[in-house]
Amino acid sequence: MSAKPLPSPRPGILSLLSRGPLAEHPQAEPRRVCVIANPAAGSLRGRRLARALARLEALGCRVSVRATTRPGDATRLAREAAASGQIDVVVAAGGDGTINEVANGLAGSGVALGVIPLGTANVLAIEAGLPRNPARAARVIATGGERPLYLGEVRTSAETPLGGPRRFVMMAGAGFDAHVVDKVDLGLKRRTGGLAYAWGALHRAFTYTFPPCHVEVWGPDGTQTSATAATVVVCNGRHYGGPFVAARAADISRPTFQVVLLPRPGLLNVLRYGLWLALGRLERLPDVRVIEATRVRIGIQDAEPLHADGDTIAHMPVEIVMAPEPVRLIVPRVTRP
Ligand SMILES: Nc1ncnc2c1ncn2[C@@H]1O[C@H](COP(=O)(O)OP(=O)(O)OP(=O)(O)O)[C@@H](O)[C@H]1O
Repeated sequence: MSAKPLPSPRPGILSLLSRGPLAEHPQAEPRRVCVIANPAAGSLRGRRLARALARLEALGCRVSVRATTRPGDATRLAREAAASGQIDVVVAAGGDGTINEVANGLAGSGVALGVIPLGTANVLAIEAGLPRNPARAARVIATGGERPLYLGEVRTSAETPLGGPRRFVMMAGAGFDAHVVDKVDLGLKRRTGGLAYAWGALHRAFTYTFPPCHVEVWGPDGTQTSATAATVVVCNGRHYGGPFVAARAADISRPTFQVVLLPRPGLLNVLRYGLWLALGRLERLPDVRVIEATRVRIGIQDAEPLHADGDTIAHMPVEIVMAPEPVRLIVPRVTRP
């Protein structure tokens, strides 16, 4: 998680969030839902959140709301909600960073995870086919089915800011990728969304030379592969940075990763990889390797960052494995003909 302060939340949202538990509706076995809202998330607006909360209540859910006050808060709030024994679904209202923190708080609890996508990129929402419209997202939370969401688990020699191993939902990245995330201008991200990353990538490609990542990858059958790369992305899901598909074979409901290795550094290669990613053809480039894995070890120079779901969460060296138990992700029900 980035230690950098984010721009202040917009006024008005906190007053909406601080009103505590909402009115309860007596219904047969209503879902008991705790919504954890990040007022600093990219597209969280009081109006949009209020629409989702009203729809949850209208659908008979018993809803309570908690607002985060700083990075890391969503993990604590999710852990408390799960431990209370009074909650069936904890909902992350925010972007992928908020989902990451909530999923970290829920891991191993058996309490389900819901999502109201109110972030900038909303990669998990795209991956799992969750509606971006807040009222429709609320309907999924109230009436949806579920699928397993396996989490990656990052092990380092140092304590992570949240204590214990830190888990990730969609991806973890090292090398060039992690530097871009680490140095992204959060004010620019608030104003321009994903363009802040594109700008950051160009800027970093011009101005910095990176030490290569030394990677060891263990496949599901125990096969070990060693490689060196400028960028390593450990994909738990298919999508990367929004709607772009980085690893077609990745599946959040399977306990394996697809490790994408981009070997070459430099501006021209950043442009080449970026273009092919945008075209959905990154894996077709002859120098790009994609390896299925259950365990990954990455070493660069000490203190090089690792990002997970868009926030810097640890520094090298790291080992990445699958967390033992999946989280129960609430998703739209599949209607069969
Ligand atoms: N009250 C708060 N004030 C400042 N930062 C917060 C607060 N609560 C959470 N955060 C941090 O805000 C960061 C960004 O949140 P999040 O990722 O949900 O939104 P986003 O960046 O707009 O969306 P996405 O990741 O989908 O692009 C997270 O790293 C989280 O730790």
